[in-house]
Amino acid sequence: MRADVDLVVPVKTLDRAKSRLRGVTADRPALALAFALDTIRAALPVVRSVVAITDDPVVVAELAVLGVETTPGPEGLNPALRHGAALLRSRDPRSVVGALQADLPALRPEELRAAIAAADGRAFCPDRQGTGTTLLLSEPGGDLAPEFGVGSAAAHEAAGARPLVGPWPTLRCDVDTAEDLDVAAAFGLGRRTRAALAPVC
Ligand SMILES: Nc1nc2c(ncn2[C@@H]2O[C@H](COP(=O)(O)OP(=O)(O)OP(=O)(O)O)[C@@H](O)[C@H]2O)c(=O)[nH]1
Ligand SMILES: C=C(OP(=O)(O)O)C(=O)O
Repeated sequence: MRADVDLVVPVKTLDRAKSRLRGVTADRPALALAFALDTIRAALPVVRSVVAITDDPVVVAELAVLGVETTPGPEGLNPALRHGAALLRSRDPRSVVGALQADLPALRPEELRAAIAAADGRAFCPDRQGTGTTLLLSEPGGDLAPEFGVGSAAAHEAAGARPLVGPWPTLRCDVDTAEDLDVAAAFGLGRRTRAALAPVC
């Protein structure tokens, strides 16, 4: 894929985020924040720009330290993504606009780079179970048209996006459950996630 890639990353308000990880840690909002920071840090060297859609002031402040743009968005994942995609499209009519989930704490930049390079037009990366979506890419100049949610892999494929399946397991490893976290840990978690999980001494 040759066009510049600009990414929208949705980050839910931390005290409501990652509800399925209740019990994994005493500070779930801190873990959700760490996931987002590790995901975005891995994406930054790969793409031209990242804009995070979030209403959370802690996320805004932490991303400002990394030099990452944030903007508030409407309630709900797909509305937030459409809002961010419209912003990016207004800046460049020919770019590839992508949506990257913010819960990929083992993501390696080289794997994201390889998946993006393999895309030829509208494409998506299924999660490791094959049912969800971790990355959605528009065709150059095209609409993002996100259909995230239960069964999003099938929805994106039915809407004409091609599945990106290749040697990028960390891109497929979104973390929704304690079991997902174990799988991500085996790949190697990002620094902020390791710190969030470490017991305080
Ligand atoms: N900006 C924004 N992001 C969202 C919203 N809902 C989900 N997200 C983000 O979308 C991505 C995928 O969401 P999920 O994997 O369902 O994460 P979650 O909603 O925090 O987790 P659960 O509470 O367990 O469903 C994550 O990056 C979330 O932060 C929303 O309403 N607004
Ligand atoms: C919203 C999605 O993710 P999750 O299953 O992680 O909530 C999705 O895969 O479309």
